[in-house]
This record gives sequence, C-alpha cells and structure tokens, in this order.
Amino acid sequence: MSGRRFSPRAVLFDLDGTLLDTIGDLAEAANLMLAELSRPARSQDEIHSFVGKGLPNLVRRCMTENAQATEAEIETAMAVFRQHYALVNGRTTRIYPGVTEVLDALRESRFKLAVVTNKAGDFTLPLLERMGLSAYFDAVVSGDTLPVKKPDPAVLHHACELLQVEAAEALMIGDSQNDALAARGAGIPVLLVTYGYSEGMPVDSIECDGLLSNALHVLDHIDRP
Ligand SMILES: O=C(O)COP(=O)(O)O
Ligand SMILES: [Mg+2]
Repeated sequence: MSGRRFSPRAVLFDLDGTLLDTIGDLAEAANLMLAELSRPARSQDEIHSFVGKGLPNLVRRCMTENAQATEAEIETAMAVFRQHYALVNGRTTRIYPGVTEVLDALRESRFKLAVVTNKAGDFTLPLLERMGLSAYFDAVVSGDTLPVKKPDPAVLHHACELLQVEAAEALMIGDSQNDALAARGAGIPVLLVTYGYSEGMPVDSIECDGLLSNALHVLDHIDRP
C-alpha cells in the first residue's frame, strides 16, 4: 500500500495537522475563551482531539464535553473564541518538517496546489500569509467557503474546479478521517500523514492509499514530469 504511485496534475493539502502544527494557538484561544466564560481549562491533548471538523465544532466540544451549555452560551463562546484566535493565530504555529521542501518541489514540477481546510476563511488566509505559504497555492477552500465542510466531497470538487482539473487528476494529502472520507467521496486518492490531528483515532485505522511519516514522502508517491 505505502508504495502506491499516482500521476496527478494537482495536489490538495489539508492545513491543520498536515501543513501546519497549529495546536498551541488553538489550545491557547480555547482556554482564553473558557477562562473568560469562567469555565475550567482543558488540556492541550483534549483540545487536540477536538480539532478536525471546524472551529464551531471545536468550540462546541470545549463547551459541552463533560459539561453543559445552552445554544446561546455556545454562540457567545464562538464569538469570544474568534476574538482570541484572531490575536493568537500563528503565534506558536510551526510548519511541519518536509512541508516547505515538498511544496518547493511540487511547484518546480508545475503541479497545481490547493489548501482544503475546515478552518474558517478569516483565519486560514492570514495564517498562510503569516507562515509565508500563501504564494505556493493556486486555490484555498476554507471551512466556510461552501455551506459544507470535509468530509463532504463537495469541497474537494470545488477545489478541483478552481484549479481546472478533474477529480481523477488530483491527489489529497490529509491527516484525518474527514480528509479520507471527503477524498473517497470525490474519487480522489488520499495519503495521510501520521503526525497530525485525527480526532483521537489511530491514523492507521483510517482507510486510505498510504501513510506518510514526513510530508516530503509525498514525492515517493508521485510521478513527476
Ligand atoms: O479547523 C479544523 O477543525 C481543522 O482544519 P483542517 O481541515 O485544516 O484539519
Ligand atoms: Mg487536518
């Protein structure tokens, strides 16, 4: 399985847990929000397992996991979280090993590149800019670009449309079941990194076309012109 090779024209990347290690900033904003609402802090490990289905889901889980909250309280929490995250977004975020190298190599070989993330657009674009990654990507599809998010395959179809490639000409690189299911639904092969955020699921239990312990290993799965 791990040796499967593909001949894509476009490579679609997940953001959190695949390109960028964002957990420190997400946990910081979540705990600033909880403190402001006089609720107990949560560990980074716990918050780690809440990342993957978008920021509204992260906030909801912070408010309701082993706790009670009304819909109105969750809505307030989301607004408070957004204020804090806007300030800390990128502060401790790091680019994972191999990411800059693989993006350089793919650009050099003229692959079309996109980010397809469940993170809201208000935070995705400034973060890519801050981390110096914006220029690599021909398209960015965020968690609120469409009315649906991953695992809905529509976001990957949308990315392919923006890149003007067919789904069969794309390859998805992600870290969670949301990425794998979206890719399967769209008919796009998918490789998963083993270092990311997978909502507490063992990544090797997720059905995919190969596992990558370093982003640079994407190159071992791609036929380059
Ligand atoms: O915002 C999230 O929950 C995760 O975003 P991702 O799709 O880039 O992993
Ligand atoms: Mg991810």
